[in-house]
Amino acid sequence: MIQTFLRVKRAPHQKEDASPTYGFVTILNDDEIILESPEDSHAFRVSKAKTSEKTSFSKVFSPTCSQWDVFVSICAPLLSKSLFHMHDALLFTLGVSGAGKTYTLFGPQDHPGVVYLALDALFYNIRGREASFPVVESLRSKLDKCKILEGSKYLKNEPSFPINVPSPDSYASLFPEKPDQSFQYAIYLSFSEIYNDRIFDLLEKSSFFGHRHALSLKKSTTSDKKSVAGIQKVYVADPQEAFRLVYKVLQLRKSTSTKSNSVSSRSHLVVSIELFRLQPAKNHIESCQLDLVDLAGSERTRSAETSGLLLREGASINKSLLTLGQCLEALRRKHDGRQHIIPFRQSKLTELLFHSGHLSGTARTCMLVNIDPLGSFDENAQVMRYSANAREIIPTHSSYTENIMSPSFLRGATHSKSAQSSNSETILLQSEQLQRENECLRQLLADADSEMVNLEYEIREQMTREMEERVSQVEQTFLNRMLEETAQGIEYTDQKIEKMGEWVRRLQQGNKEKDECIAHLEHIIEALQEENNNKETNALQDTSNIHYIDNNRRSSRKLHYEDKQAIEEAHNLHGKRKLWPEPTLLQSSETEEDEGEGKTEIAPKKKTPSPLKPLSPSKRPPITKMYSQTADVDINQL
Ligand SMILES: Nc1ncnc2c1ncn2[C@@H]1O[C@H](COP(=O)(O)OP(=O)(O)OP(=O)(O)O)[C@@H](O)[C@H]1O
Repeated sequence: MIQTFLRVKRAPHQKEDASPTYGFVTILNDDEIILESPEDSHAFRVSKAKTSEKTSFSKVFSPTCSQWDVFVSICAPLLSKSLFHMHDALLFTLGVSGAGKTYTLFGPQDHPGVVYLALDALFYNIRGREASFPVVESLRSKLDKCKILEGSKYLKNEPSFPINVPSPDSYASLFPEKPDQSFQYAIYLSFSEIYNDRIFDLLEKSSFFGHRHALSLKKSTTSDKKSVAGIQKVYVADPQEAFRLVYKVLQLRKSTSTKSNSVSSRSHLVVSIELFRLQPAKNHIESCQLDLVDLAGSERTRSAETSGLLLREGASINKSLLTLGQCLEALRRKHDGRQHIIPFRQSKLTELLFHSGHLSGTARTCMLVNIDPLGSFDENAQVMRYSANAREIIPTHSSYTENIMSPSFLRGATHSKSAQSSNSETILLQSEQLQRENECLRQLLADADSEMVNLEYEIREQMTREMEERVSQVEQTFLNRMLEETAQGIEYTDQKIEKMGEWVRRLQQGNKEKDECIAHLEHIIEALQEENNNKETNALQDTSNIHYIDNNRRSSRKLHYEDKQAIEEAHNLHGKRKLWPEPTLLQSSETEEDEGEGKTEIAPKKKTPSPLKPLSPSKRPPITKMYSQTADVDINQL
């Protein structure tokens, strides 16, 4: 039978009172407890009354029990009976998240847990018979080819890890039997982590991006068992080395903070302590293995308040624990004489436990159930039901138990009994058995019903929460995008305004220059007109010199024709803006300088003073050039 133990978690600041009731748990005696459903539990709501379930165990540890008490009752017998007789053994912890599984197996330095105590006890027992690393490796390497590390080298830079271990006297009374002194002994440790249904080596360094290789199970060369292929093993020479290694590995394990537990394990951890027994002179070596498994706690999404990656981890943990429960149930039914397929391949955890020969019956197996009396009743009660399944499993590690539990044996027993007893007695026995079976089935049905309701409720809640999260995410994304677009629009408009301002400034500057130029030209034209008028008046008076007037008119016409051309050119360049009237051609003109053609002798005329002296056409700068200096603003750009 798989031995099942129960440890009731000690509440913080709990007083050592005599009351046997802790939360919803009442400890009846050393091996029995009663769970009473509180009013806020789902079980109470379903049955509309207080329900109580009585469960029995191999031993119940009350909250006042110490780590040493747990070690003495569970692990010490495994060590003395199994390890020193070279039998494999398994101890696994089961319970809801935060119930105290990791505390029991590892514990703090001042209250070390089962793993540290087991290592200390092993070293105590093999003291003086330890095989050195090269000696044990020369023989061990023939058994398997896995990667081996030497503890002293691997832990070179690790600090010491002092823990509060018991005195040697405590071990002396606990292990009166000594291991065979004709052998030398060596201890190797390996650590596998089952995370999201994949097996990893905790000693493997992850890559720069945190990537690790998932390992597979491979059949051992020396036995039918399967082991984790490629897992690294560390030779530890003394207890301190072993403690430092375990402590280092615990830091590498995946854990996080949830509502249920501030340091919640997100993976199942298997600590494998391999003990080698060797006789170098005879070239003989053999080994056995103690696996201490800290299962991650089952958790309800609602109480753990997990989401995203944590939710996925939690689902994977729950799935593997559910498969474990189904395997235990199938094993129990198998031993009842009813054939059942054991679904151990459905999760890596059960595959590892079954293939390593533990649950399939070749190893001694202990299960420690941790319960939190102040936690959720429904969750803890569910774990209790699992453990009840395990209690009824009798591993087939000897031919005797195998025969006892085989259906043929049961049938034979019934026949021989019926031969001796009366028919009515047989019928009575059979009906009693049927009634028990019926009761059991009813219970299972009720459990399944309640679990289904719970699951539906959880799934609905989870879906609602995820939907709300999605909607708020979409809202946030939309809002962010809107804000971004508004900011971009404002920036674009600012740039546009700035550019337009620049254009306006440049345009104003250009207009000013043009106006000045036009004023200058108007001035010249005015001066010329006036001069010509004067000349014409004078010439008309002097009728004797008509020829002279004709010549002057011609030269004046030429001059005005050039000016008009320049002004038209300016007009064409800068649109149809007309700031002055078209210059009219002068009827007659008289130049001051003798540039006109057909120049003749003229009598000196009375000059009209001119405010501005116009330049001769050859000396005047071309007007287009003057305009082009101011006309660098393209009005069409606006
Ligand atoms: N017997 C005990 N005495 C004192 N403290 C305890 C005891 N059991 C548990 N605790 C405390 O309860 C807290 C949760 O315990 P622990 O981490 O061992 O839970 P767990 O079952 O391993 O949870 P998970 O499955 O989430 O990893 C820890 O702070 C631990 O110190």
